[in-house]
Amino acid sequence: MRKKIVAGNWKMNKNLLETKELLSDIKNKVNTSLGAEVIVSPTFVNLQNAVELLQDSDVVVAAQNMHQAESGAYTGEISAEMLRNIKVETVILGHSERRAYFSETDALLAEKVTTALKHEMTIIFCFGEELNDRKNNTHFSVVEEQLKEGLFHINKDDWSNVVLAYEPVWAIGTGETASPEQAQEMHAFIRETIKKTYGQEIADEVSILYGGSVKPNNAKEIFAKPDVDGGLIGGASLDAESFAAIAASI
Ligand SMILES: O=C[C@H](O)COP(=O)(O)O
Repeated sequence: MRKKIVAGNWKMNKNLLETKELLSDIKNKVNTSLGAEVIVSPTFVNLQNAVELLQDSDVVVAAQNMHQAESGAYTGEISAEMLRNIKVETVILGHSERRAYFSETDALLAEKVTTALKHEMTIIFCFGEELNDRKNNTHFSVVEEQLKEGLFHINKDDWSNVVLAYEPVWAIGTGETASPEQAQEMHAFIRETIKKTYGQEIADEVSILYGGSVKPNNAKEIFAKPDVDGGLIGGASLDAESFAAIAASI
């Protein structure tokens, strides 16, 4: 079901004490009754603490990644079953930092998507073009390929467990945001691409988040666009007041 979502991707930030402090601040400051689902995504080692600290709140806890295999000799990795076991039922897949620094390909992401769905997890599937793609005017085809290769093997029914996050790489952590018009243009294209393969209803029902330097001073304008259903927030999600202000902009 299409819904408004504000998700914080904490990346490799916040130790245990800082995680507890930030979660407590978020519980106090972020209003979860304003119409947006609120998601936080601390590091793996702090997920269980986050689940426990947030058990009496509506804030959802997500993992930032998972391995595609069920279990086995994959030193340093975390499985879907392990996440489910600690009551983490949402996972971010395909973030551009995973693609760039950990060589995650569309084919690998397709496997992760399959495994996550098998474990009935909700996926926040990230994708987006690089600056050169936009300069060369290939951003639409790049985004289309990422979507099709990583995600379009799923069934119609699976879409109820998928949230999309369009994150132009050139806007991540740079302070440079896609204009609301650029975000809307791409989100509409994404919906149209989904419609061509899966039909109007699924295209209309999927939530599409925008990510890339969303801050309290620009969130409202971006979220006001009809095909933007919220945001995946990096830097600004590490401060409860900023995150609360962004959540209130929905
Ligand atoms: O996952 C979040 C995105 O990478 C956006 O990060 P940012 O808000 O720091 O630009």
